[in-house]
Amino acid sequence: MPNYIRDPQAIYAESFATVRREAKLERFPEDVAEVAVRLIHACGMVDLADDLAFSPDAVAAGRAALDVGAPILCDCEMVAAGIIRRGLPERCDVRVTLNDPSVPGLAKALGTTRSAAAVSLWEDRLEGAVVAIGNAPTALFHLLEMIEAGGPKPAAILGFPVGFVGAAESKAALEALAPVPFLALRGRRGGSALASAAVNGLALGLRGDGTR
Ligand SMILES: C/C1=C2N=C(/C=C3N=C(/C(C)=C4\N[C@@](C)([C@@H]5N=C1[C@](C)(CCC(=O)O)[C@H]5CC(=O)O)[C@@](C)(CC(=O)O)[C@@H]4CCC(=O)O)[C@@](C)(CC(=O)O)[C@@H]\3CCC(=O)O)C(C)(C)[C@@H]/2CCC(=O)O
Repeated sequence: MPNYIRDPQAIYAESFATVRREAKLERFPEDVAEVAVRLIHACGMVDLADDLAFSPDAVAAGRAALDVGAPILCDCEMVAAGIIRRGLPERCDVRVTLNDPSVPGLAKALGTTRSAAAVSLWEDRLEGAVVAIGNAPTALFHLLEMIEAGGPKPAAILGFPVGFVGAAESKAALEALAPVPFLALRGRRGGSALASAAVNGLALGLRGDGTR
């Protein structure tokens, strides 16, 4: 067996240092660079930095929201599962409405996916929240529609839908409309692990897994 690193903090440190060495991070403000490092760390693709769209105040806005205990609204359970809870301020609630019993009926009535219908249930918690979308393009499209229609506005949107149908388009719409501070990965790439990593980047910066 090769000799391998066993200390978790040393693994994080080595990994983050490698990303810093290999990725092109110069165009980012330092706080956005921290989140970019965590995103690359989560997927192993240093060229992800080239496709990261952001508003300069996205990380500051997301962190300020978490500091006052804003809820984190996720499009699916996989995103919520990847969030390091011990890294969050105590009052931050991580919420997924996808499996609410009303969602299948609502999706049928609205003629859309369950993911998009689930976003309709965010209405009363959306103002000032942090939104993390890692799977469903239709969830991001529907969120933008709700905001455009004059609905409540989250503090920040972390846009990482993945795939071949609507992913690139939904993130392009987020970037074009920019109704609130946002981070988004242009193109087809994305995924739940990246959305979780973005939240962890807001909450922890580069403090590993939050254990002290
Ligand atoms: C069209 C959908 C896509 N799903 C993708 C990738 C993955 N999805 C997984 C799982 C387990 C779930 N996906 C659903 C959200 C489900 N996926 C869809 C929908 C049909 C529509 C979403 C959309 O287009 O906006 C969606 C169902 C819906 O009605 O909204 C999920 C709810 C399905 C289910 O439970 O039956 C479920 C969410 C589970 C959770 O709560 O966490 C995968 C794990 C599937 C797999 O690979 O086996 C995977 C995870 C990817 C990730 O990193 O998140 C795509 C690629 C996003 C695809 C949309 C685009 C495309 O090109 O087809």
